Amino acid sequence: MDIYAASDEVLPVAITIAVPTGFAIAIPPGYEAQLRARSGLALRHNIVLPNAPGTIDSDYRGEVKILMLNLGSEKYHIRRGDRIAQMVIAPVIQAMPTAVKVLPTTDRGEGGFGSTGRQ
Ligand SMILES: O=c1ccn([C@H]2C[C@H](O)[C@@H](COP(=O)(O)OP(=O)(O)OP(=O)(O)O)O2)c(=O)[nH]1
Repeated sequence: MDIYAASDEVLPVAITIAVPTGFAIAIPPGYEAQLRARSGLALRHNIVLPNAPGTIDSDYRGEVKILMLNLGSEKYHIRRGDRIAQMVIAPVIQAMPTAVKVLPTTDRGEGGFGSTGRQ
């Protein structure tokens, strides 16, 4: 769902600003809200959410704020009512890791960071 700015804000270059949204939310236990950037802001204005996806915990009762970072070369003006992010409600799996001495083997093994698909 779309998230809107609750006030006018200026995003200086290369500084993260917490932009107010004017709302709080009570998310049921076992779920969280994830805040994501808008592709249009990223593509046209180099505005990103540095912590994306921002997490709204189910026990959080404060105002939801959108952390926004201007990676462009000029300050960017947000107007009250602008769509600045999008929010998704997602289930949270409570995992309980078990310590082992050896992991099960796989074809990949310890390869990562671009190790697959090479000619
Ligand atoms: O983009 C964000 C990220 C977080 N929050 C709020 C809701 C969230 O539940 C709370 C804490 O966020 P997070 O767990 O990511 O922060 P932390 O740095 O781990 O701090 P804390 O110790 O408060 O959990 O701050 C926002 O409003 N916007």
